[in-house]
Parts: sequence; C-alpha cells; structure tokens
Amino acid sequence: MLAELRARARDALEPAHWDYFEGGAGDERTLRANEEAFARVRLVPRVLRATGPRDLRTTLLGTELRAPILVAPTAFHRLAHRDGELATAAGAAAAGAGYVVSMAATTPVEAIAAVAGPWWFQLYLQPDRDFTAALVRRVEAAGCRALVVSVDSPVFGRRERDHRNGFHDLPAGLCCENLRDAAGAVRDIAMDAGLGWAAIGWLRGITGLPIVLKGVLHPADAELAVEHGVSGLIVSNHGGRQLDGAVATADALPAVAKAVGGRLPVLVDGGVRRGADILAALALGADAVLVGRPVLWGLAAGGADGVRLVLDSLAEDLDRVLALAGVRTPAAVPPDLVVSP
Ligand SMILES: Cc1cc2nc3c(=O)[nH]c(=O)nc-3n(C[C@H](O)[C@H](O)[C@H](O)COP(=O)(O)O)c2cc1C
Ligand SMILES: CCCCCCC(=O)C(=O)O
Repeated sequence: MLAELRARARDALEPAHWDYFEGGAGDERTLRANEEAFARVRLVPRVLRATGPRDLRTTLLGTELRAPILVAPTAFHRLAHRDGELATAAGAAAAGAGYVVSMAATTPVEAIAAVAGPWWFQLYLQPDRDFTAALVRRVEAAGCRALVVSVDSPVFGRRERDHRNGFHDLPAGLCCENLRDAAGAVRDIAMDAGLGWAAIGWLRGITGLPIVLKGVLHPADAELAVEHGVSGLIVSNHGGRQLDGAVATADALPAVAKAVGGRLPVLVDGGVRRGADILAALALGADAVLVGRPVLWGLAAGGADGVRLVLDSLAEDLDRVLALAGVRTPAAVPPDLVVSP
C-alpha cells in the first residue's frame, strides 16, 4: 500500500520537488541504512498469551494518541498538495495520530490548529533569541502541546539532488508562514553552529511547554539531555538528510534508551514503514515512532485522505503484529522480542 502511494506521489510531484522530499545528504548512505536496519531486525514472538483485543492507546507528555505514532516534522507541505499542512493536520487528527508541525511549514500555525488534533511544534533555535521567543509565544497561544527542538542541524546537510536540480527556494506564493517578524516580513531559517546546551537552558527558562530534543544518536548526549531537564528525546538522523554516514536510528536506539533508563519518553524516526518496524522500535526501547516521508507520499497522492490512509494502515498493521507477537499493548512489548542478527 505504501509503495503504491509512493508511486502515485512521484507521478503527482514535479521532479525537483519529489527529489527534495525523497532525498538525503551525500551518497544517501544513512537514508538507505535507516530502512535496512529495520529490515535486519528479527522478531521472536510468544504464543498462547491470551492477549485478546489489543489496546494501542499511548500517552506521551500528556498527549493522548490512538497508537504510538506521530507525524514527523517535515517542511513545505504546500509543495506536496494545495491544502498543505491543513490536509496533514486533518488527516493526522482523523487517524488519531500526533502531528509535529515543522518550523518550515507553509501554513500559519493558527490555521493548522483550527483543524488539528494534538500538535507539537518543531523549532530550529534562531540566533535572534527575541525572534525565537516571539515564535514560542505564538505557538503557545495557538495551542501547541510541546516544543521539538532539532539539534542535528548546526549547518544544513549537503543535499546533492537539490544542488543538481537548482532547488533552493520555494516558488512564488509560498513561504515559511511562521517566520514572519513583527512587521510581517518572512525571515530565512538560520542554522546555528554556535548552539550549545546553554540554549536549551534558555528555552527552558522562557516556556512551560515540554521540550523534546530531536536528533540525538549518542548515549552520552541522551544523558546530558536528561541532566538539562528536557522532557523527551527523539532518536533521529533527520531521515538521512544531515550527516551522511550517521548510524541508522534502529541501531542507535538501544544504547540511547539504556542511557535514559526510563526517565523520559524516547521516540525514534527514520525508515519506519511497517507495523513490524514499529514493533521492533518498541522492543528496542522506544515509546513511540514518528513517520516522515510516507506521510508526504499520502499527502501528495491524496491530501488529507492520503495522510489518514498512511497513518491508519500503520496503526492497523501494528495492531496485527502485536497480536502475532503475543503482546496486548505497546508498553508491554518486551526487549526479548528482538534478537540481534
Ligand atoms: C522533505 C523532508 C523535510 C523535512 N523537514 C524537517 C524539518 O523541517 N524539521 C525537522 O526537524 N526535520 C525535518 N525532516 C526530518 C523528519 O522530521 C524525520 O526526521 C525524517 O523524515 C524521518 O525519516 P523518514 O522520512 O524515513 O520517516 C524532514 C524530512 C523530510 C523527508
Ligand atoms: C531554509 C529552510 C530550511 C528548511 C529545513 C527543512 C528540513 O529540515 C529538511 O530536512 O529539509
């Protein structure tokens, strides 16, 4: 089903936009490694566990979800479909999934909030702290439930497909709508190689929202994140779009989860394409997963209905594989469900 939606998305999109959505950094080694790492996992199901109907409901940082599945923050949804982030938000809400709105959304958060279920907002902390603080105030006022700070982007990864295609700017009429300053002018997103842990402390001081760090791969950084008072972590390599050669997320997850030791929720993204991948992620120590490109395929192929189809089918697939593995709830997935290859 996902493969069919992917093919339809490819047909629907301009080639340069398809490449932007689909591509990764450098030789795309990490992009491929994410899916390969999940494909390598082998599961050891239990039998005769009398699980009955499964219960996929999951609560993360006070946000209640139908299943442990969220939409990963991805930029520029109006390039994929005319309804853009409004379609993503409506599709995610209909599927009971969480939605992490990208800072590079092409729709204002107030309009997204009007049709969304529970939503979080992804931030690149800007060197202009007053501008960042104003944006935090704006998303708080719009009803955001958590801030997801992307920490894997001190500079932009080298996306060779975009260089080849000359894709550097949004077409006329589209912009990052949440980057307007007080005068209404749209700013560019600045990646900030000067960012350190003090910036997280600064953010902690200006908001009461839970702060989730996205892009952690090393267990020592997971430990530091706990020490700096963050509320959650996302094990992510940005879908292979930043440091090419970075470890696959399914491979990084167990050590990060062990370092966190249950003190915070740990989420993972990158290469999640099947219910069995979600099951594996849970067994490897995740509390939930985020899904990036498949949601974009659904959006490009069918707007809100396409997004819903992707998320519903992942939740239904997870329900089936939980039953097949002899487990009733996501939280009950045991570590010994996976064996190392
Ligand atoms: C087209 C595209 C745009 C993205 N934009 C953002 C973004 O704005 N902010 C961010 O933190 N991550 C961004 N990401 C990374 C995703 O949040 C996520 O980490 C990644 O897509 C997960 O891998 P998957 O696509 O294999 O599911 C983007 C990914 C893609 C594919
Ligand atoms: C200059 C706009 C930057 C948008 C960043 C989107 C992103 O993170 C991506 O992976 O693409």
